[in-house]
Amino acid sequence: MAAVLRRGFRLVSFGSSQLLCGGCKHGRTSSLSICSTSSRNSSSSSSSSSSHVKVDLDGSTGIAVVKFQSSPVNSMSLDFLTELCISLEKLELDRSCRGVILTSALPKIFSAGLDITEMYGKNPEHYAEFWKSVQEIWLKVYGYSKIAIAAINGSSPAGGCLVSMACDYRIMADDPRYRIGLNEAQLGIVAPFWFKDTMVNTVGFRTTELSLQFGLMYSPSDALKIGLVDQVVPEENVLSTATETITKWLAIPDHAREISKSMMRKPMVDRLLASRESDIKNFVNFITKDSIQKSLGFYMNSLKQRKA
Ligand SMILES: CCC/C=C/C(=O)SCCNC(=O)CCNC(=O)[C@H](O)C(C)(C)COP(=O)([O-])OP(=O)([O-])OC[C@H]1O[C@@H](n2cnc3c(N)ncnc32)[C@H](O)[C@@H]1OP(=O)([O-])[O-]
Repeated sequence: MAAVLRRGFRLVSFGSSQLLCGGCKHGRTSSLSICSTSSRNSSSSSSSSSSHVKVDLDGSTGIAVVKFQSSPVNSMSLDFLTELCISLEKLELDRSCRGVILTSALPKIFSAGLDITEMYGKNPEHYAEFWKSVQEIWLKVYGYSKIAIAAINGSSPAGGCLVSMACDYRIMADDPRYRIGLNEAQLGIVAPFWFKDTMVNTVGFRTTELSLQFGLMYSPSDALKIGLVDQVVPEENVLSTATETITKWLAIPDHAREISKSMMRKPMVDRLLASRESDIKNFVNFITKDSIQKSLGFYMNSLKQRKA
């Protein structure tokens, strides 16, 4: 929907030739090899895989399952974000796809959030490029013209929670070891306004205020209580429940659902679009501070020590 939103409410269909000049503009497309394992047309199913993302589109239902497969924890590196954005954009342009389910191919982890190594010990140009790709994935998922359901089959901190919240509906696996939330404060970093607004729009102001200040992470049952996820089901049923759920959404005429979604989400999309450059500058200024770099270094060490 980012494309639709940027053009107001005009509903347009695109040719695939526009793919690389569409929403994913951070200029890294040429370095990627996304290999299609079968050709795609409106009636057949297809599968494609890149190093971080696998896509299975069922042409008979119009449902695409997009699986994160970036070992060990699906952390969102620049390459991961770029591949995910391109995959989603391709599906958005594909008339045989009507909805996507985002899930993980790895056990126990939906996504560990942004790849901390992309924000640590690099130069300002790199941070700017990385942040642009984070903006891009949010714009793509939050403004997606098709239905997007998160099938959260593992922990989902920070950026993983953001991508889940940007979907239309969230189903989480009922495992008390899993956690979801915006835990940035725990790392000594601050979620930007569009992370905050996405959470406010999902769970309300007061819960967001507490969540952000404490960097709270919620168990699936607590996430359900505050409305951070919409359903909690046994892990083995997460994908089937997501498929049943998306089928209900598919019963609504596409144009009515899409315009309704746009009506709700366009103001937030526009707000980031209008301030992308200043948001990147803020991020770079913030992340290059010695104190912030120290916090991130400390946090990364603590992750490694916890493992050892
Ligand atoms: C303004 C900015 C906004 C920021 C937004 C964000 O998203 S900030 C992000 C906020 N995200 C978080 O705070 C999540 C931090 N992560 C965790 O809490 C846990 O890793 C887990 C629960 C995701 C998985 O637990 P588990 O026991 O299954 O796995 P494990 O713990 O053993 O890790 C395996 C390996 O992966 C490594 N690695 C892990 N995460 C990241 C990462 N994000 N990045 C890079 N690397 C990461 C970890 O160091 C280890 O490396 P090693 O030693 O093999 O070289």
